[in-house]
Amino acid sequence: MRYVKIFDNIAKQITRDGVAKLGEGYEKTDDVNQADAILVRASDIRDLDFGPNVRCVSRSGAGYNNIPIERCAKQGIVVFNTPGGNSNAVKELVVGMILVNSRGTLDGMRWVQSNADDPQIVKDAEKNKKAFVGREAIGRKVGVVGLGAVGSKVANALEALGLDVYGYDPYLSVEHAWQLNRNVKRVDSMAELCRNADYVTLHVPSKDDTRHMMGAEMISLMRDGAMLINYARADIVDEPAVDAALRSGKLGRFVCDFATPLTTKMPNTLITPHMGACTAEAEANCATMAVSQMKDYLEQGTIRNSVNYPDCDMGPCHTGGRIAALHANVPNMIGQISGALAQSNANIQRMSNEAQDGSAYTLIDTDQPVDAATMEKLRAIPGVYRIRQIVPAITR
Ligand SMILES: NC(=O)c1ccc[n+]([C@@H]2O[C@H](COP(=O)([O-])OP(=O)(O)OC[C@H]3O[C@@H](n4cnc5c(N)ncnc54)[C@H](O)[C@@H]3O)[C@@H](O)[C@H]2O)c1
Ligand SMILES: O=C(O)[C@H](O)COP(=O)(O)O
Repeated sequence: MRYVKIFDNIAKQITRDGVAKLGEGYEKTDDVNQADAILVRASDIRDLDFGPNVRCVSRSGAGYNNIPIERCAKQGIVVFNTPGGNSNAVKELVVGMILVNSRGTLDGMRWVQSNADDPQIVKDAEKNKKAFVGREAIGRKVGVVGLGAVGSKVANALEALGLDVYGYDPYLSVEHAWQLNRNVKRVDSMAELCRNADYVTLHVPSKDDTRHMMGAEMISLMRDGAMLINYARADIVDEPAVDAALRSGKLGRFVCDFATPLTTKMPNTLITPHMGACTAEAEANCATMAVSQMKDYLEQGTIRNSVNYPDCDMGPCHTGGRIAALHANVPNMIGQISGALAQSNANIQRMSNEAQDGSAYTLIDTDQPVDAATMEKLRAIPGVYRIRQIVPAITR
């Protein structure tokens, strides 16, 4: 039996409509020390003591700034996320927000609500509508920051609506480049993207080089009365700078998914409570991906969509043994691992080694199970964070 500690309402997804059920051989546990794996959504587990057994953490969602990925890497815990699983949900909300907020829609709706008891409402509505004149988005310049799963979809959708779309992403992946409409103009700097933009929408992860990337300097380049949209993470914007720009009229509207002590006090601001990914479809997609990645890792050693280890997939094991080693990305690890195996009873049949930044992963199929003494030798190699024998099937 394998045990899974589930944080957040991802639990609902796992039981609802049979979506992403954990399946046979798995049980939920409340005890992290008993858990082989953790499933998490928004809970902040940066300070969690992972205990001795946790082998992986699977985040149902895109952002992973609630998980200590570097500490996990060094403890031999693989962290997964579910890229793309909720990107359509965010795209639909962002595009909707841009269109709705370009018009006097919300003020108009508020007017109707506050005049609900007016017996002359039909006549007065016609008289008052001139106060809610908006603008059309077609032909206007929009800058999309980050052209990943969400940003590329937002850029394409806005292009299809007739906006003049610019994208900035110095680390654009080949996969997302293929998905981008060729009319989306790529620029090399944030300044170029922001200059004379009517809209800027943010779709980057929270990390050192993106934190506060949208501040006074970039806002000053945008067109007067422009709209800023943040459905990425709260700290991508410099909040005091956005507040000041809204108060001076430089920014006409701020739309964001993050209620903070300051955003809730900003004028001309529309805030949703971090609900970009809150659709039944996105929640099911992410839960399904999170569970299947977790199970493939526990059962076969396959790593797919990890954020702290490289991808590695040898499929199911067809030989007598499989071992998996998570280790530092330093010279001579393969030499030491294969050297220890050479002195053992087992013969290597197939092997894959992948490295990414400071972490590396070696998956080895052997003709027969590796004996316990050799496993201990492998475990003792400096730089090996964790090693396990997957085949024959481990009980935990
Ligand atoms: N509001 C929500 O509910 C919601 C939902 C999904 C994602 N998000 C947030 O949006 C972010 C993006 O999601 P995604 O699924 O598109 O992720 P993604 O990883 O597919 O895309 C992120 C993109 O940002 C780019 N990038 C990284 N650093 C950059 C920089 N300094 N400048 C410009 N581009 C940079 C990357 O190259 C990548 O293409 C997530 O990290 C998450 O924080 C929020
Ligand atoms: O990073 C994400 O995927 C989004 O911010 C959604 O987060 P959530 O799963 O906590 O709603």
